[in-house]
Amino acid sequence: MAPRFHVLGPGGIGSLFAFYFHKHNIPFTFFQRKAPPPTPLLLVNSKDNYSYSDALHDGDSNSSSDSSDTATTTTPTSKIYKSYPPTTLKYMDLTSLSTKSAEPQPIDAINWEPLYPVIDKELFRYDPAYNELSRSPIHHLLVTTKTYQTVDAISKIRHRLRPWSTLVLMQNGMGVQEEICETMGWTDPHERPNFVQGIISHGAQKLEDTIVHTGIGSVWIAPTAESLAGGGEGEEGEDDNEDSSAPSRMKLFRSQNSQKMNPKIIRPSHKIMNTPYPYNSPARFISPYTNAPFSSFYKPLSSRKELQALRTRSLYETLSTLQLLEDSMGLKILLPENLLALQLSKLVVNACVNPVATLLECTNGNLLDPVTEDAHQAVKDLLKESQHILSQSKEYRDLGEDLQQEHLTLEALTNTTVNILKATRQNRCSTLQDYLKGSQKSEVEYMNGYLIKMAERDRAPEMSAESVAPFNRMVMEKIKEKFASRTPIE
Ligand SMILES: CC(C)(CO)[C@@H](O)C(=O)[O-]
Repeated sequence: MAPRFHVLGPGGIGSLFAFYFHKHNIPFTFFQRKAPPPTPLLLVNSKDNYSYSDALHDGDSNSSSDSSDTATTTTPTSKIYKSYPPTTLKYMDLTSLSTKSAEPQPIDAINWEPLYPVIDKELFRYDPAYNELSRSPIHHLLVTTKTYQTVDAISKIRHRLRPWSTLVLMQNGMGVQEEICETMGWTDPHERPNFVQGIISHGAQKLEDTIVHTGIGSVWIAPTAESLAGGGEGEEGEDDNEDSSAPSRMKLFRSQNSQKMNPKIIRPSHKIMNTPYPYNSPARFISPYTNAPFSSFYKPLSSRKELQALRTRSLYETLSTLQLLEDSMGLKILLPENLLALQLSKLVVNACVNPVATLLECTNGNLLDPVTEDAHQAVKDLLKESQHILSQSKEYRDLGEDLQQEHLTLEALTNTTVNILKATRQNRCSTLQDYLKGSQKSEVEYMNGYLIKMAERDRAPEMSAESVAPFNRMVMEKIKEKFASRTPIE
């Protein structure tokens, strides 16, 4: 039986994963922001000592005939939910509109858990879900939220994460991991979860209760170098028969032909796989934004060796389970440096395409039209500046010449951008989609903003921070203005 994944971000991409998890019998749980919060139970009739069983009883007279209402209605005072918390729920129909199947594929028995606005023991004291589900550790977390929502969303489940949890970040742009670690106070590399980074080129949109697979693509994932190296330290004694100074999580990737793209994942030693996750360490309540290290709210493990074994087990389980999606989702596991090269290349494509297409409110294909000469020039200027920023960075130098030449020269980046624009000719880029949906925030700070931060960090000593990356800065500011003046669509 595959281990359970929790999915944070039930939009198009999160739901697409859910579709494939379901198909491959991988158990998963969705977090639902709009899950019925227990707050109404405290508000209804202003009764003192209002209890959960009162609520169930009241629910008999007020209950909705449509049980799916329980997942979507949040009006605090008007309804009482009879079946809260549901253990099974037909949450949505996921439809693959690819050539393979046009039949709706209903997923019932979806397991979901509420993502509460605030983790507050008092507020949720009548909520059984808080006590049972909402305190149990999460070992494998797939994060598909928008970049700018991530820290807030993670802070709501922070008390359920452990230093041996594995977080898979499947998002546009870069910089979220750093932001998470900083905000959560995970400063010690031994005291933070494993991170796996991912890039996805599938297109998926959630429309009402249907997921439309708008473009068949691929998924590339890799653990970060740090997670693979175990916080930069050897993991003594994980495997008695091996050189004790070697970071043995690296051995997960040891393959006979040392293939760099899609290397085989190797099962760790029996001893590691048999190390039980300490289920008996429920989280104590903590305020979501307290910068407390892990050890202040869960019982620290008796030894670092034990902790490292758990981290290795969790990373292996995450990677080997996601590898089940190899054929259906075109998922490939890469070594960290190979993924980093792809991430940097995608970062530049996003930084050049998304702001320009959004400012002009045009499809990706329009950026290739000869009529949009200004747009061509803007994309070219951004490409040139972004490539220069990369070429001055530590990340670029660490990659080695092969990967630099293959992915990150101006020529390679221009070709990649043009190919993507051709392949997604009809599409509106994700930033424009966010804008058209009425969002007042964009991911531009994780695209152009990330490049600007790199440029500031790696600038020549005689240059001022404000003077670097002028094109990226200009489009980022224009996008921020455009979004800020947006009236949200109800
Ligand atoms: C590559 C890309 C620009 C295609 O639309 C996509 O990453 C997006 O929309 O953000």
